Amino acid sequence: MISVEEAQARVLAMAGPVQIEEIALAQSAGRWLARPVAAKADQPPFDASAMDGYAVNGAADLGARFTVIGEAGAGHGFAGTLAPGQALRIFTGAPVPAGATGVVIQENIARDGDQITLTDAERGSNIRLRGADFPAGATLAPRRLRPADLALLAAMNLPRLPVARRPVLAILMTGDELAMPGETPRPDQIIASNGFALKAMAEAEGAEVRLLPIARDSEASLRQSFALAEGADIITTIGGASVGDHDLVGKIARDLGMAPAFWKIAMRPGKPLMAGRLGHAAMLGLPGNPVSAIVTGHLFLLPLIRAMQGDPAPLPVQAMARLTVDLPANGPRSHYMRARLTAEGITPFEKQDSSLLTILTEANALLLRPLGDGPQPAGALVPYLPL
Ligand SMILES: Nc1nc2c(c(=O)[nH]1)N[C@H]1C(S)=C(S)[C@@H](COP(=O)(O)OP(=O)(O)OC[C@H]3O[C@@H](n4cnc5c(N)ncnc54)[C@H](O)[C@@H]3O)O[C@H]1N2
Ligand code: MOO
Repeated sequence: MISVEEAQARVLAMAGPVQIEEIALAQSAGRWLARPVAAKADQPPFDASAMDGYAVNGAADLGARFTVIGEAGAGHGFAGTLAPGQALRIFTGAPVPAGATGVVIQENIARDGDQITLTDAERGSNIRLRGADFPAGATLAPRRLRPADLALLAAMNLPRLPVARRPVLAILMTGDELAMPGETPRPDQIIASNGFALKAMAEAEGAEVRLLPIARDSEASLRQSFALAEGADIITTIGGASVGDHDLVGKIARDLGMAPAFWKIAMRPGKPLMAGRLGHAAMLGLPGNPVSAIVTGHLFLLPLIRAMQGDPAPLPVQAMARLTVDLPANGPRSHYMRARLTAEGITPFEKQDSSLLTILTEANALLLRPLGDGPQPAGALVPYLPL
């Protein structure tokens, strides 16, 4: 058995170089920008008025008087220059004319024909200087694009963006005991569940997911399913990874040429996890127990999906919380305990069997008990992963 950290390093080593495609700005939310991109122009592109009022040439003191010589609105600049003592009616977003020393808000003005008088001194200039947000050539570094990033890229005048291609993930649930939701299971069958969580988790990280038909516990069925997974960047099998007579996934994958990176990790849930290269694809064989598959999905599959899109820090980020209860010593495997995190601290659920989906849906954190960790008293700071 290898450690979780060692297994994660070997999984990430399968990511390969990021593959880049160019897409429309409007389609790029949630995608990974693949290389730095540069602004085409200054933002704002000109000195702009931040207020509705008057651009003036001269000190904006109480009682100061100016002669209004024209008007500028947003999208309607004024071509002339303000001489000393002159003013321009101006609106928010309009270019400030040459010669202006400041903008006086209209609330502080009394107007009489083309004459204005300040009824209060103006303290600020109310001018947004050209390039104050960003200058031409300013770059945005690779990152997963959030809505605010899209606005920034739009302002940079970049209608198309180089992004990481979405990794294609084929999910293959295996087992004679499985029926699909909506089917009537035989008395010895259960409904396949964990693949639906993994599909949603992978899509939320940017993968394009193909949920393949259930593979049965026969060599022929598994071979057929692996053929259907052809072309995927990642093939994730679920179940059949353990040591039982019908756990054939590893055998078939090896027959098909999988170069195993490892099998079995010192963790629970999720011990019988296998990984390796299968042709062009990275293969992850997850254990069948629903919680085991979902927890190993968080720890191995999602980091791989992130790494394939260029995430420089693809592993889940640990945080610390205070235990609300005493915990006994941990055994020889890292334990990822389903837990509830509240303002009072973190509390693991009493039941931790890896078949219990109800507990997993109540959990909002995985409390991490490191391998060989001693007893921990209530109040101790312990690491956890948010769910
Ligand atoms: N003698 C040993 N037996 C087992 C060991 C071991 O070390 N020695 N490890 C146990 C652990 S830990 C796990 S986890 C499981 C993993 O086994 P497999 O990956 O081979 O999974 P299956 O046997 O196919 O299934 C396990 C369990 O999960 C149910 N299952 C499978 N697929 C799905 C699915 N898509 N949706 C919902 N439920 C699923 C399946 O019916 C089984 O109940 O092995 C232990 N045994
Ligand atoms: O380690 Mo298995 O993955 O409990 O349930």
